[in-house]
Amino acid sequence: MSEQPRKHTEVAVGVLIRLSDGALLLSTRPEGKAYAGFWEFPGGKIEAGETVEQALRRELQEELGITIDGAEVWKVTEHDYPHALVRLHWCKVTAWSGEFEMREGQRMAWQQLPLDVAPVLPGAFPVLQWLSQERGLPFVAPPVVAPADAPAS
Ligand SMILES: Nc1nc2c([nH]c(=O)n2[C@@H]2O[C@H](COP(=O)(O)OP(=O)(O)OP(=O)(O)O)[C@@H](O)[C@H]2O)c(=O)[nH]1
Repeated sequence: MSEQPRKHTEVAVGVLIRLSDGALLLSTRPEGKAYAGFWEFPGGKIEAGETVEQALRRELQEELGITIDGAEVWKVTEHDYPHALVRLHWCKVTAWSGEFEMREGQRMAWQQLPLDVAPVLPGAFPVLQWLSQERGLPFVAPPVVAPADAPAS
């Protein structure tokens, strides 16, 4: 019998850009999730009936305690992980309100390119490449790390 095609998990992801210096916000994946401890752009799964913008606003409120003003999809990418086939809807976000609060025990870091945090979720590599291109910087691919090799925090 042939295998059923895998269903995509739709994900809204925010590339938060600090206007004063262009820094990008990365945060770590909380314990208990696949790739715990890996650095990622904040976001999460889109729930039934939500737009990308609604999902991103909800996720960033839940995870970071901030409220974004708006979000438009900039790029859409896919990544096939052992745990899920994800479709990532990337939004650049430059305006938000509220104070950052790591509500899931994550760490956060404002980063310039190339990043100096590691390991990074492989699903984020294409976006790091586009962001580097936009800034006229050479793309330095982060090292590929298996989840089991990741630090615990
Ligand atoms: N937020 C985020 N997710 C990413 C990035 N790159 C990437 O491949 N993903 C993948 O997108 C999926 C996001 O799902 P998630 O588990 O973080 O979402 P969630 O917070 O809604 O999870 P939950 O419903 O299990 O609590 C994961 O499979 C993750 O590996 C990224 O840069 N940011």
